[in-house]
Amino acid sequence: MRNAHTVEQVRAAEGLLLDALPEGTLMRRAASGLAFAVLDFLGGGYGRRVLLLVGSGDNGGDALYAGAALARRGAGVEALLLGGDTVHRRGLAALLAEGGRVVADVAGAHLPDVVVDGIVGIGGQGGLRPDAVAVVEHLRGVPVVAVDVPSGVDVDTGEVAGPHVEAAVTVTFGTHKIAHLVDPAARACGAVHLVDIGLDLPPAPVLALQASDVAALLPVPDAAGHKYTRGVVGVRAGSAQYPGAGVLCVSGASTGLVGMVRYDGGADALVHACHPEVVVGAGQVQAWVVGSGGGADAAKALARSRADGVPLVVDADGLAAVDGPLDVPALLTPHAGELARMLGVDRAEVEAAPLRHARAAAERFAAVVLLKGRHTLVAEPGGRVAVTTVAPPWLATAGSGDVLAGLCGALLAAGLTPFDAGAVGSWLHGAAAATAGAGGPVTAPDVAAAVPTVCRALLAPSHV
Ligand SMILES: NC(=O)C1=CN([C@@H]2O[C@H](COP(=O)(O)OP(=O)(O)OC[C@H]3O[C@@H](n4cnc5c(N)ncnc54)[C@H](O)[C@@H]3O)[C@@H](O)[C@H]2O)[C@@H](O)CC1
Ligand SMILES: Nc1ncnc2c1ncn2[C@@H]1O[C@H](COP(=O)(O)OP(=O)(O)O)[C@@H](O)[C@H]1O
Ligand SMILES: [K+]
Repeated sequence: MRNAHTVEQVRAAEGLLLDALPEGTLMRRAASGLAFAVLDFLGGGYGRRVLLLVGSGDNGGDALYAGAALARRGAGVEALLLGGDTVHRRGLAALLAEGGRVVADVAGAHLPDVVVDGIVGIGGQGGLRPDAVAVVEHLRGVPVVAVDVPSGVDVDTGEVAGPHVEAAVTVTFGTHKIAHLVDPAARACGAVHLVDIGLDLPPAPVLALQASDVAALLPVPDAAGHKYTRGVVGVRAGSAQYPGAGVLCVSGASTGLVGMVRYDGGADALVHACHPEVVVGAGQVQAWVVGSGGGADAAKALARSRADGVPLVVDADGLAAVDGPLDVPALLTPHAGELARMLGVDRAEVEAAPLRHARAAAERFAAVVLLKGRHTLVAEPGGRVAVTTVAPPWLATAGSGDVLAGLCGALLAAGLTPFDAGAVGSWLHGAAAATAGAGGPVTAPDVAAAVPTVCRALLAPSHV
């Protein structure tokens, strides 16, 4: 599991350790991990030119101590102090003692091989200030290693108010922060490298499943089970107008993770032709998937499915009929445009603050909300959020959302909670796209077809 904690949680954990350890221990651990990451990024130290951007707090202190270590390895290290008269004094002394030097500005200077962004970390308030914006602008094109977080992003929300650092690598300490997982800030982090500094942390409010977590949650048939004990998922998706959505939703449901798929939508001839294993017609199910390509019939399909009292996945056209809490466990699967309509805001507002809006919708509709995107969010009432980070951008292709809805429905029918079904479903969906595309394009049917391959790899002994 990749855990992302809030600034408050990190500060509390750091506070306990700071009391127990000699002064400066944590910062030395952080700075040495940072220095190694920079050396790794540069492929060595000797002869490399490093520019430190140093703010007034401990984030700047980390940069200065790391700069000292890099200077000791033969790098030419310069520091631009952006915190006015305030700087981490001991860090600066350490840098100067190793032959590093302070520069007054960067205009006219040769561009360095790497910039180390120590402007602000978890203590940052508001966006980058104008002096820092000008420097960052001037250095655009030089790769940046960010200390803890790229300066200028909001650490606890993943929101980005204005200009900010765009890093190639972010080196963080103790635990991931929410900005490392949640867009748009996560896009500015580059590769995130975690340095252990020995923090003891409480449960995280935001997390990202890793392969072993998904493997542990996969529904595996009981040796003595039969198809009904594995679960039956029903699909009410697709219509005369959008028959393909019904086929694709069924293809996600019919990846072998449940014992049976029923189809009760408006595209039964095509669904049956494409999926002869599917039973056509209403009947008993453990979960319904409603709405993908459902057109005008989606509202009726939602009402019928709710009446069955089983857990639901509600997608696409079905979402338009959700106007308040549903009386059954539910997983709602909007993209940003659909969530914006549900909440009565603009799409751009959702895209700028996906975490805030997914959490707000989870409270308002008393359901788990899976907000699709580059980093898909799965938010449950109460605030816990899973982020799926494995999907390649090729997955943004028509119909792949229909496959996801069917896949999540199968996991619900197999007995997973709506939260786990959303987190596991979107992980499998992203991994299937990566597997099927192997670095190249995919279509929605390719994604569904690759789900069993992904499951097989997860269940292989090396993963257990
Ligand atoms: N507390 C600890 O034990 C550890 C902290 N570490 C480092 O310390 C950082 C946190 O240090 P601080 O609490 O000093 O906070 P920061 O260094 O992140 O920032 C706070 C300082 O920046 C100024 N500031 C706030 N917003 C600003 C903005 N928008 N533009 C410019 N300046 C701004 C503040 O006036 C304050 O002086 C972490 O991100 C991490 O890099 C690490 O050394 C690991 C251990
Ligand atoms: N940039 C991206 N990187 C990775 N995955 C993406 C990206 N953009 C969208 N996706 C994924 O592609 C899928 C698109 O679903 P959706 O918008 O519902 O499409 P459709 O309605 O055509 O089925 C979602 O699973 C979403 O998370
Ligand atoms: K930083």
